[in-house]
Formats: sequence, C-alpha cells, structure tokens
Amino acid sequence: MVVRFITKRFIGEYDSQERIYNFNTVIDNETVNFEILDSCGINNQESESLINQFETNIRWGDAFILVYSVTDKCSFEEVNRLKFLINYIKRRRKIHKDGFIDAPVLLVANKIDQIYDRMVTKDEGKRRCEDIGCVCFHEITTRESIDDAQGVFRDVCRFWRFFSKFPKLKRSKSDNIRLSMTIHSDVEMVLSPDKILSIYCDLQDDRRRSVLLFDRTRSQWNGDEEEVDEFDELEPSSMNNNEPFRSRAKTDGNLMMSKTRKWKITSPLMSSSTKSFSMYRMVNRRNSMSMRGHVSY
Ligand SMILES: Nc1nc2c(ncn2[C@@H]2O[C@H](COP(=O)(O)OP(=O)(O)OP(=O)(O)O)[C@@H](O)[C@H]2O)c(=O)[nH]1
Repeated sequence: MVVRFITKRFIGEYDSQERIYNFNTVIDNETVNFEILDSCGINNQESESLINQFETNIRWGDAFILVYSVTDKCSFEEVNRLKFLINYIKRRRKIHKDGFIDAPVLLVANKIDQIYDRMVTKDEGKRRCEDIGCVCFHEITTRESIDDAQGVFRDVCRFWRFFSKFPKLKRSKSDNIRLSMTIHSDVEMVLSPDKILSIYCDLQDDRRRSVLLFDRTRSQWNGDEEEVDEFDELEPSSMNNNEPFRSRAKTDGNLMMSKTRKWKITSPLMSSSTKSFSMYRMVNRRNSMSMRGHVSY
C-alpha cells in the first residue's frame, strides 16, 4: 500500500524488512512531507528489546494506519490489540499543560479484489472501526487501484493536520468512541475526512468555533474538567509489571499493569549519532505509519 501510494506501482512481493519512506506530495493544496514507517508487527515470542522497539515506534508515530486483509481473520483480530497499544502509549504524550493528544488511527481493509476468499465483511470492518475508535474506515484493493491507496494517505493527512492543530482532544473512558465536534452550543456532527477538511480550512482564520471532543456520548468539551487517566483506574496493585508490555495488553481490552509508565519521545529508528535522512532507511523493527510536518513538540 505504501509503495503503491509513493510510486503508483503495485509490486507483488517485498522483502520483509522494515523501512521508512520519505515522500513529499501535495494534499489539499498543501505540501506534506510523509515519513512512513512500514511495519510488520511482532508476535508474543519476540524478545523484550524488540518489543521495546515496537513501543518506541508507536511513540514516534503521529498518525497510524492499521491494515488488515479481508481474507485473513487473524489480521482483523490483531487490529484490536494494536489499537489498544496505540491508545495506551499515545495518551502518555502530554503536550500541553492540561491536554493530551490522541493520534489519529485509520482502519484499512485490504485485498477486496479477492472476492471469493473474503472472510471479513465490510459491515464487520465498519463496526470494528467504531468499536475500537478509529477515525475512519477504508476498504481498498492495493492491487487493482491506485486511488484507493492515495485515498488512505489523503485522509490520514487530513486527520493528522486537524489533530495537530487542535491538540486539546478529549476521549471517553470507553474505547467505543467517535470523533465528533460541537459547534457553538448544540450543533453536533460526526467528523468525516471531508468534513475535517472543510473545518480545517474554515478554522485557519477563525478559532472561535473550535470546541472539540472525542467522546461517544458527545457531551461538550469542558476546559475545566479534570483529565481522568483510565489506565490508572485499571491498575491492580498486585500485578507483575515485569512481564513484557505487549503480552500484558490483552485483546479483551484489559491491560495488566501496576505502575504508571513515563514515556520519553525519541525517534525510533535513529540513534542520536545517526540522524541523517536517506530516501528510505532500513531498520530492524517496524511498527507504525507516521508523518512529520509542521508541528513541533
Ligand atoms: N490480491 C491482492 N493481493 C495483495 C494486495 N495487497 C497486497 N497483496 C499481496 O499480499 C501479500 C503481502 O503483501 P505485503 O505488502 O508484503 O503485506 P505486509 O502486510 O507488508 O506483509 P508482511 O511483510 O508480512 O508484514 C503480497 O503477496 C502482496 O502481493 C491486494 O490488494 N490484493
């Protein structure tokens, strides 16, 4: 999907090494410099250091695309756990005195050209998107369509721009969230990528309407309300915190932990001594899609 987006070509087989692709393009009349970390995920048997690298990768990403194959039910189930990990790790990024940022996560179902091998329906995909709180859902065929892949990256860019502009997002304590917006008093809407774009353009010059929330119940954002950390509430005192993080993140939505973790954001793929960029960079582990742009932390 990444290669299709960047080169417009579909190449049947790739090696399984992780890469960062740098790619400049124009989306909605603005230049964007994508840094896309193409990942393969990890399994529970991986070593602690690889798991740590995986977590570092998530911390590094500003936006995420979770891709499953409609012909592979396991990949469909895996998105739950990945989304849970992203929620956990990204919510620790306190970028304002009283606000947390949630990185946009898109859900993408690939290989819809394989109609006879389909195991996951479109409705199941849409439902999953809502259930785990992804910002939007795409069904695509990378093999048959250039537009499909471009549409995914266009939308991730739209959401990322929007999120980076309005960091004060608030999430419900449940994972069943929808991104919605309250304009003035009681006009509410669920935000689609197109809607995001028009609001983003509108608000470039006019911040007065920027009341934003991230909540299934769609109650209005209240700036004075205290941020509650759902993970602290989940904290059982007797849990063993030495177990690798990923294996403690269960697909049923529970996280077994005993101690609040503090994150330090560093680039996952570069040590401080190797900060030069190449067209793409080979890396040992891979995880997430990320873009770097105008925002700085
Ligand atoms: N029919 C079909 N096959 C596809 C499509 N997209 C990718 N594939 C094939 O699916 C296989 C896996 O594609 P990859 O791009 O390697 O997928 P990946 O998720 O990066 O896989 P890992 O390297 O195992 O992480 C390859 O054989 C691709 O040719 C699609 O849209 N339709």
